[in-house]
Amino acid sequence: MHHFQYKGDELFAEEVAVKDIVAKVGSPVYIYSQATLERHFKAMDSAFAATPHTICYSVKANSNLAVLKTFINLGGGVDIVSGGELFRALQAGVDPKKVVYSGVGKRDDEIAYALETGILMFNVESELELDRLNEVAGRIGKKAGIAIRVNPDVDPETHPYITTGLKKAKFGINIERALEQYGRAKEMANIEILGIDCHIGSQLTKVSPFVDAIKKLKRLLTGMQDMGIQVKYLDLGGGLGIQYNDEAPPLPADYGTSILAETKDLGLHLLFEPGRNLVGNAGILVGTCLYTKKGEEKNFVIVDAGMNDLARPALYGSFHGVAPVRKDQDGSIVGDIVGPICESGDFLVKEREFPNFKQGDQIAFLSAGAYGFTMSSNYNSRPRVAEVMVKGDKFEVIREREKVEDLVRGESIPSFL
Ligand SMILES: Cc1ncc(COP(=O)(O)O)c(C=O)c1O
Ligand SMILES: N[C@@H](CCCC[NH3+])C(=O)O
Repeated sequence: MHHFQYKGDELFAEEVAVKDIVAKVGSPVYIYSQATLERHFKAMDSAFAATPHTICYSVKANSNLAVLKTFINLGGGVDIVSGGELFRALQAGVDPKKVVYSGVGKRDDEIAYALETGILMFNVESELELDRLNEVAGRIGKKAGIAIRVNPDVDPETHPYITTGLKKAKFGINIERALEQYGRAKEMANIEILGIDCHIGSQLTKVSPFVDAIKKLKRLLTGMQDMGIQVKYLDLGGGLGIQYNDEAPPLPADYGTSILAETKDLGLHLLFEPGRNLVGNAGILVGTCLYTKKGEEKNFVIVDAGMNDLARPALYGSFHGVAPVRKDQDGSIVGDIVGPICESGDFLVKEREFPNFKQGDQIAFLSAGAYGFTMSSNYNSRPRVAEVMVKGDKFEVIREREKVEDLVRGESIPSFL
């Protein structure tokens, strides 16, 4: 929790009482702590202080401009997966030379936009993508800097939906095929080979899969050197996990030590693409209890936040801690905390013990800073909620709550109806 702590019975975000934010901005609301964002970035950055490196924050985890700006101010770059994310990062003032572009489905227009912008490199995920890059770059008279995203076939031992570095995954190019693709890239007129990249999965709670992947990449590097291909960058992706419940992921410093031990003699500039590790525990989602209900077999607490606001429990069965904004409940109950959405999968908490919440109680769902707002939707025609940044004793709305009118913006009823 750290910057989300109780003072007496009241939950605070840094120096601001959470209830004061809700009173001003409404419920539900995402609340982020600037101090936590900065602490997490600095922990990751200093873990690699001994070697040239850039922390390219993975925008998908939380793409609010204020979050991006926080990391950019600390010297960070970004990892993007779409033209939209590039636009956001540029709005926030990123140095294009600190942008890496991952993703299996880059479109021509997105490639052209990134080339015009002058990003550092594309992490190439397939043979055909390499051809597209060469072609689009030639058409607009630019050179595309690339790394091949290598799939090292390492099991990150995490949730199957967020495992990316196994042979069966759609991501990257299998390590046995990588040399062949580097060979093709070397012959392409509009491609400049800059690096090697891999990202094996998300929410890793051990260092060993990262180390196993690096060992495989080092063998590939040797093969590339034999072909006369030198690179400058080694992009090791993101994936370092956080504590949601009882996980004990390595600290950034330990992750750094293990990685530096493997990479220190390579003479390469390291790139990292952390997402969750920087923002996950820097944010909470606060909702309000609308109703309590005793089902036939279960207790339900029905809140005004649902799977459209925080999709992770519904999508992955993932755990988010629960904390009353004011601790004045009598005892605890076992049950589900559910949202208003018309889906049985719409739960934020499933079969757990939590305080005996009553109507009107505000409830914080913890560790919601990563893949929270960014995965939210308008399902059930629910406007997306506001986001707030806290810094010391100040807070500001960094994204306004959508209005119902926003929900139909751009829609029209055709004249033939
Ligand atoms: C290519 C790439 N880089 C970085 C990340 C960020 O991952 P994480 O939030 O686990 O650090 C992801 C998501 O897993 C990704 O797909
Ligand atoms: N959305 C996932 C992480 C996806 C990682 C994306 N590469 C989560 O909420 O845990």
